[in-house]
Parts: sequence; structure tokens; C-alpha cells
Amino acid sequence: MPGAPIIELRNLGKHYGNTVALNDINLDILDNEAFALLGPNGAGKTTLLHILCSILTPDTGTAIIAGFDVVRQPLKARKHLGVVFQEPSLDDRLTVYENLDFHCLIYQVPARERKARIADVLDLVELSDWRDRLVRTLSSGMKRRLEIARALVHDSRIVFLDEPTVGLDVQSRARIWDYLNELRQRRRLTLVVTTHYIEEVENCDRACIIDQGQVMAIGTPTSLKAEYGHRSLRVIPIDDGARREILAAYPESIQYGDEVVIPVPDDQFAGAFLARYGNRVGEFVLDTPSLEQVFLALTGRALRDKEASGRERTYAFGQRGGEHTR
Ligand SMILES: Nc1ncnc2c1ncn2[C@@H]1O[C@H](COP(=O)(O)OP(=O)(O)OP(=O)(O)O)[C@@H](O)[C@H]1O
Repeated sequence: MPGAPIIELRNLGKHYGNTVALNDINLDILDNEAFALLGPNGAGKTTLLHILCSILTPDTGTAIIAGFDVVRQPLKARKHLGVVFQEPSLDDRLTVYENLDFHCLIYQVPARERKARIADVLDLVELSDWRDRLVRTLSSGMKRRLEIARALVHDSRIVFLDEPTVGLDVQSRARIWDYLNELRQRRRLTLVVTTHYIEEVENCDRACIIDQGQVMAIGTPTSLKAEYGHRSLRVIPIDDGARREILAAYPESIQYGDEVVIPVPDDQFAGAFLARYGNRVGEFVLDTPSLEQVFLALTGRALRDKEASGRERTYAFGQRGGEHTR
């Protein structure tokens, strides 16, 4: 169960020249919750994570992690954090074990505990058999799992994952979430995740939608859908005449390829529509509110846009044996 706030952001602001990256962010993230940070490209997610990791300094406001101010007590704050960055950051020339051992050294994990901790996290992400392999020989999915293991090995209470599954196939993505969920059952852990995959947000306790550096909405997936989502009817009219008639009868409806999408205002609407146009439509689907819709309503943009696909292409290249696995 989520507990007291473990991350507290108050009036946080950051700009780069004339670009406002974060504007007066106020937010609490609770101990032991899985928290999703959602926003279109350029919304300010990476800037926020970098401030929390003390890589960047905010212009205004404060960020407290586990009771420590990230600007005034960065080392103490950072001890509680594990980070999986967007870009791969393992040392390809070292083995799996050496990468973790080096990380333990930097984070001052006592020497007598290191072996057991490393064995434990490798077991969790199912890489024990690969401990002596050079990282450059691993697949992209395995490297991501190793990065997650590295984020955990110093016993962090909070793990930031910036697009942890981007570019991975569906199976590898599901496995990464299996590991994360198993871990949260084993010990208290707060996950802060940015992702473009809406189904991953459904796994989280709460989600925050940010756009242009501001918090647009925050809540559980269910409460966000109840507040900002709406039901809609998707129908495929049997001919152009039927399409024109339906579009004229429901001015708020939109044409989307062959389909006409009609907002559903109340429980009686679908029945009334069918009574009137049932014999003029070939297909008929009642969509329930989705987070995708919520995101669109709040930001005016689809969650997965062109830039994300560009980045995915880079990772896909790595998966095929390109720059990240060479
Ligand atoms: N080093 C920088 N110099 C100038 N502007 C920057 C810099 N880093 C980010 N920005 C700008 O600040 C804003 C927020 O960027 P940020 O990278 O935090 O967004 P994001 O939500 O992480 O986007 P993405 O999903 O693409 O990673 C954007 O307008 C971006 O262009």
C-alpha cells in the first residue's frame, strides 16, 4: 500500500533560455507507489527527472527526496535513488558482474554485502547465468534488465525509469514489468516511470499528466478516466448516404477513415442511435473511456507521436545488432 510522501516538489521551476521547461510544479509521490509521469515530447519529464537526480539545478522551488533536499543534500538524496535512463548507460567493455560491482563501489555498498546483493538482483532479472559475459554481447532486452538490476543493487527506495521499455518487443516489455511488480512485492519500493505505452500506465497506482512544464491532471487511472474520459460509439455506415446523414444528425461526431466516432452523452444514447440507424451501419462498437482519450483531451496530442517512433527506431537498430550491441 502507498504510504507517506517520499518525493515532495514545491513550486519547482526550470527554464533554458526563453524555453520554460517546468513551471511551478507541485507534486507529492508516495512511498511504495508506482507513479507514471506522462507527457508529450518536450513536456518537461526528463528535466524533472534530472532535477530529482541532482544532474540539473532548479531555478525556483524545492525538491525533497526521502527527507533530503536535492540541491542542498544531493549525495544523501541520491543514495535513495536508482535510475534507469532513456539512453543506455552501461559499460559495454565490462562484464555484467563488473558493471554491478563498479556501481556498488561508487554507492559505497559495504564490500562484505556486495556479492550477495549482486547475486540477488541478477537472480531477480534472470541474468545469473550471464554474470561473466561482456555487456556488449547482450541483447537490448537483457541490457535493460541489467540496468534495472543496477538501479536496485544499492538498496534504493525509489527507482526512476525513463522510458524503460521503449524499443523492446511486447514479450520483453511484459517481462520487465513482471520483474518490477515482483520486486514491489518483495520490498517497499517507489517506482517513477515515464512511458509512451498506455497499458503500462494502467499498471501504475497513479499517473500525472504534464504538458508544457505544467501539471495538467493527477490521479488513479480510474479517476482520470472518470473525470476526463468519455464513451464513444464507433460505427461504419453502409454507404456514403448513411455516413452523411449520421454526420449531420450528430454534429459533434468526427469521421475517422471509414468510421464515424460519436461522443456518447448518456446511457440511453446507444439504444436510441441503434433504433434510428441500426440498419444503416455495418459495424458498431461502444468504446469505454481510455487513458489515451484522457491524454488527448488534456494535451491535444496523441501519446505516441513521431519523435517517440524515431527514438524507437534507434533502439530497434540496436536490437538488430547495431550501435548498442556492436
Ligand atoms: N539542454 C537544453 N537546452 C535548451 N532547451 C532544452 C534543453 N533540454 C530540454 N530543453 C527544452 O525544454 C523542454 C522540456 O524538455 P524535456 O526534455 O524535459 O521534455 P520531455 O518531456 O522529457 O521530452 P521527451 O519525451 O522528448 O524526452 C523542451 O521544450 C525542450 O526542447
